[in-house]
Amino acid sequence: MASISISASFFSRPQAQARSKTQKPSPQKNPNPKFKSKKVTKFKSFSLSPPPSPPPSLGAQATTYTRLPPKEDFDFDFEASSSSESDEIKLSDSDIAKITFNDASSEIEAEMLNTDDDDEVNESSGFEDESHNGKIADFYNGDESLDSEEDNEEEVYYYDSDGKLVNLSENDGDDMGLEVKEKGVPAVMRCFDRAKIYLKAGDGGNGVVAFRREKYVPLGGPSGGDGGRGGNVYLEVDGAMNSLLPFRNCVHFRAGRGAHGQGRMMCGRKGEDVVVKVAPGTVVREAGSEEVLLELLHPGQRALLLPGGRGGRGNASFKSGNNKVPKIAENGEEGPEMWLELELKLVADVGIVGAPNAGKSTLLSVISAAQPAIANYPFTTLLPNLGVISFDYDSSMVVADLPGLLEGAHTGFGLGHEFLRHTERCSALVHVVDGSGQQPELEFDAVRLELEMFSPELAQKPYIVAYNKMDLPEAYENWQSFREKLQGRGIEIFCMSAVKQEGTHEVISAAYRLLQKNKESNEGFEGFQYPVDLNHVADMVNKQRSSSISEFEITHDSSCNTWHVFGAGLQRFVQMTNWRYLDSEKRFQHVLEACGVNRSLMKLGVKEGDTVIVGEMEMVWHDSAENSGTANMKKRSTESIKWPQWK
Ligand SMILES: Nc1nc2c(ncn2[C@@H]2O[C@H](COP(=O)(O)OP(=O)(O)OP(=O)(O)O)[C@@H](O)[C@H]2O)c(=O)[nH]1
Ligand SMILES: [Mg+2]
Repeated sequence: MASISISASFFSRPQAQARSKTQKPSPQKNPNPKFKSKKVTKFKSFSLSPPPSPPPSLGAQATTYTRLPPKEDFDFDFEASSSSESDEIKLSDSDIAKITFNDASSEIEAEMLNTDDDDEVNESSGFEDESHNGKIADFYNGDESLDSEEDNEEEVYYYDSDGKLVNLSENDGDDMGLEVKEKGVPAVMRCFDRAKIYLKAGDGGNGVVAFRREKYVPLGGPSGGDGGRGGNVYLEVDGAMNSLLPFRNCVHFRAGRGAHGQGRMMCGRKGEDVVVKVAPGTVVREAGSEEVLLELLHPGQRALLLPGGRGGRGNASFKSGNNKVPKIAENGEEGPEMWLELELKLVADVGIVGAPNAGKSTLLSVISAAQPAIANYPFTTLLPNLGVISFDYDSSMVVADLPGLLEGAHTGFGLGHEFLRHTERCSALVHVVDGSGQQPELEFDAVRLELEMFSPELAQKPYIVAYNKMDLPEAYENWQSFREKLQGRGIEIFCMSAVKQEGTHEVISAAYRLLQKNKESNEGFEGFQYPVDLNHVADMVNKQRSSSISEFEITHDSSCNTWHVFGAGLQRFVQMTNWRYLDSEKRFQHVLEACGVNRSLMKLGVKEGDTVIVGEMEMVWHDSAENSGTANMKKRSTESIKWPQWK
């Protein structure tokens, strides 16, 4: 049995290598899509070989980009790995896996050693791993259930016939050996701003048939109570939420059903309501539809989405002058259900965009009370941060710090669409450029290009450029030429040092002016008005419920002599009819006669023995009352009874 141990290097490009050495090892920053969250946790907890010593000197502390980081940086270089003579491939400085192959039996065993001593790894790698205490470490260690199913899959690697390292768990037998599928960033780096949820309002409780039996009360009469109403489903804006992350684990929401009625005229209890909390700025659509149902912007807003089903009536409700002993009760009405697609769009006036590590979060932190994570590595910001800037008591604006842009973001690579959407709502943009980069102009153009390719509308938003890191000599030197070039293109440009808080006020004042100008020019413009009435979905459901039973359509299937009667009102009527009671059938016949179904069927040529389907009820047509079988579509001896109105 041959067994080899391997380790692999995440970064194959020189730029990436440099970055990996100068920066803290952070599992969530691991850009290799192969190593998903759970695995990384395992990898990092053991070490088979000592980590490489840090590089002698890499100059400036900050890692800067002269252009957008190419997506290859975030791919595993399998060619390089496989061509290596060595049995060992480094996973990263501190993340090493030992994989054992059993050649003889073709069994592949991936041995993920797990030492509990994280500190030992961190010490040996020569880094202080603060990220363990941070937000992202929580994603990894604190709540593993956050990972999607696919993320929880065991990752197994093997060498294919060409000597390439292939992730077995990503290949289902057939395409084994094909190139490993490109994926975006690991699950932890995705924004949780889209969710699909299922909602169901509670069914109504059933009514009951009961009669009052009491000493000294002869002929007490019907006393069956009505069923309780089903619980409603509400959507409510929770100001404390800033993502749709909770919906990752909880997708189904069902309101309680109403309790059944009881004797002594006791009505059933109402079903429990369900309030689904969403983040401010959530746009609600019905699944599969483009039409916006609701836009929930402000904390505290509450929309009644699905009203609970009506409780069925008990026999006390059917008492009338000519039917004093009704032996009939209704079923509770079924609560409506719906799949919804939620999309979170931040409600920000100004968006801060730019390449990773440009200083966007630093800018937000110095101009507002927001405290976004700031660190000297790309993709510190994974979820957009919001900050409120107050100029004086009556003027303020909301600024969003957005995650850094990657090359290919417009095609959805990296965080791509996940966050570019957030900029759609902004009225103006502040484009932060890292002045200490080698070619700030190229970086600027690349980010603009990504924005344009993602959405031309977005690119047309008014923007200003903030040339950052002026405290660094290289930025200071490049400033003049950069300014001239951009001014030559008619772009408004400012320089600042976000860290030293110099020039930031000018930047933000200019953004505010831009915002005001934009607002003025948009005054009078009436764009799409989202429905103000937040309960309009519930109103729609109620309207459908109250549709008349006389509105129906009849289709005929001659191959099997079947007639289908379609109509929302009739369908609801059938669903609420409790067929256990004989009177229910009589009432049903009466309703079919009264609403004209029988007449229409006869007109269309229904014949003895034909099948008639109304809602979920299937019946056989009999031409005369004498021939009546299980169901007769014609009136029988029920003329004398006056049924209470259907509602
Ligand atoms: N010298 C200097 N460093 C700065 C300045 N502004 C930001 N930095 C540093 O640049 C690094 C990145 O800053 P962030 O604010 O996290 O950058 P970001 O654009 O939000 O990065 P991502 O969220 O990863 O896209 C940090 O180490 C900051 O301290 C500045 O004006 N001067
Ligand atoms: Mg940031």
